[in-house]
Amino acid sequence: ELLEVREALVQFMEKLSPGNAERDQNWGWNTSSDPCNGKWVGVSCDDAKQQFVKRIVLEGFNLSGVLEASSVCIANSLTVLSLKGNNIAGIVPEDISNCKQLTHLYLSGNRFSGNLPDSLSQLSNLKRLEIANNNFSGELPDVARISGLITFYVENNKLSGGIPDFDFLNLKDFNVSNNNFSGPIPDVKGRFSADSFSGNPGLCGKPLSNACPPTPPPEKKSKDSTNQVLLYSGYIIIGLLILLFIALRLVRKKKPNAKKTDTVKKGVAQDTGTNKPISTSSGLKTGENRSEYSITSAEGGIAPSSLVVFSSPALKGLRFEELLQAPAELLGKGKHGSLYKVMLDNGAIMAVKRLKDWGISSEDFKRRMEKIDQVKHPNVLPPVAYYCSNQEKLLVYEYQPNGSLFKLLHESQNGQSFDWGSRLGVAAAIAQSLTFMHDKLHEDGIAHGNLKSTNILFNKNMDPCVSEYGLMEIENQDQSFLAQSSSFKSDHSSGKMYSTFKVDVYGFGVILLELLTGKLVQNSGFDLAKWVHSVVREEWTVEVFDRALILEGANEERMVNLLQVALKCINPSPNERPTINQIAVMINSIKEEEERSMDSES
Ligand SMILES: Nc1ncnc2c1ncn2[C@@H]1O[C@H](COP(=O)(O)OP(=O)(O)OP(=O)(O)O)[C@@H](O)[C@H]1O
Repeated sequence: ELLEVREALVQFMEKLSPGNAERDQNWGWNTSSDPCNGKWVGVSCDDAKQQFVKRIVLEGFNLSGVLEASSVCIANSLTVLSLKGNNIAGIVPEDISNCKQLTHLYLSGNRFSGNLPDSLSQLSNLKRLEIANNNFSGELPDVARISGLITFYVENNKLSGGIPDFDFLNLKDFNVSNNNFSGPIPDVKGRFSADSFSGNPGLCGKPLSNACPPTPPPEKKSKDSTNQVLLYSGYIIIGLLILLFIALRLVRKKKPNAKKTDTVKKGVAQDTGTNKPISTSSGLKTGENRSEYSITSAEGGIAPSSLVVFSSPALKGLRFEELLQAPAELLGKGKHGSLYKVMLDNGAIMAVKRLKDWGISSEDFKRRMEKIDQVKHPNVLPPVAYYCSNQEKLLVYEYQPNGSLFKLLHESQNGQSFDWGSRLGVAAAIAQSLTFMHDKLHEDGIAHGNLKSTNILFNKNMDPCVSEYGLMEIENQDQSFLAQSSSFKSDHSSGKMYSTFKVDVYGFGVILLELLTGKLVQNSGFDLAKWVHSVVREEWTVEVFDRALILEGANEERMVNLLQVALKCINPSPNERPTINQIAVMINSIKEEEERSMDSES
């Protein structure tokens, strides 16, 4: 390190532990030696060149001075500062924000007091903040804006004010108990229990047992009259809404009839129907729609024409118009279109994807669908029907009631357990099914194209199924991770096809990261792949894993092995990524090892 840094660190230590003779003799902190020579107690440096101070860990050293942030932050590569279990008093100075690279700040178990500095929220790389068991008071700075935060331990202080609306889905450890916090607790998404909040008399709402008062208490003097004003204005608003609703219905009823007859003609004229037409437009009811919430009414005018039904007993004899008019519920509006849950007359429930902006010709689309229909794997959800005209492309799948992998990982209530063995099983099953699909559809160049955890659905046996296979040609999808690769663009014929499959490999790698970390992929500027890279580079590898997996005692070596596979998949250069086949082999061997160790244990 530079002399300037050495001097600053020595100064920091002098303030932390003033006039300590033992320190001067034995701790090695002096300007005449380099902090990276291994002799400075508690200091470690970058692994590559041993040039820059990365970590200062002085836990339980009975340090009784103060924290001089302005000097320690001169070591501007510092990522870890741990001063746990000492006797340090005074405040945490605003200058702490100069430690820009800080990922871990551990100050628990000292005598710190005063307000937390506002500048704390500028430590945007912070992952773990532990300042429990001190005398901190005042309100929290805007720490909720630190998007990569995993740990927030501030229990046993005198902090007050409200609890900020953290990104609770990404936090793994959270404790604000035994402070003076007050007001309603934000939605913790079922991630944390009452223990994390207890001992704050002013807090209310879930997960604590005391509910918050229903409305903010009105001013005392005019309590009754304000209540009445509120009540009457409520009646007036409801009345107005009802009137508006009736007016809208009247207007709507008139429109569809005129529009329908118009589109029927167009549809018949345009659709030459090389495939088996299920019905012609003659069956169309020109009367009222059966449901106000059909696909048609949800998004307006689709030209009725032929619907191609693959082998599905549930859909036998279904006409396109019936599909359009059945009660439908909008499940999601993705980048590539909208998805509806549709309840048919015969009781079957379908998921209908209405594709958006896909510049593929009708012939190509049909050919593609026929090809996909010919390849069947138990872990790939087959389309059961499709509709295609020049204006519209619809795909019909059976509705899967058990939710997606995304839901299971990020939205499951009360920590529904998803253990390591099951995660490994899901990873292996998906890799296996993709290997099969890639192999069978390689010649046609049809990859999945949009692989992500919302497209992995659990069927009624809770087996994972890849859905929406082949719905996206690569050109049409988000190219952010393709852009990095020049080879993708330059090599146009076979190279393009090759890369198309490598895009699935990338998507699969991100799914592996989600399984391992339990974190969201993209979350207000937070990028999972980038984050994992940064943590792994810092050799804090264990920190990336989902805490539920660590608590469960999942085998660390095998988790690291799976992480290595994931990192291979998300290599920025498509050519460096393994094929899905190679990945399936790697995952299977991890899974077999896991099973062997389970067997020997039992
Ligand atoms: N066949 C199905 N059965 C049940 N749920 C489904 C089915 N297909 C998709 N879903 C769920 O419906 C929601 C919306 O799906 P949609 O495909 O519109 O979203 P997306 O995958 O995030 O977006 P996109 O595929 O357009 O990028 C997702 O949560 C998805 O998991």
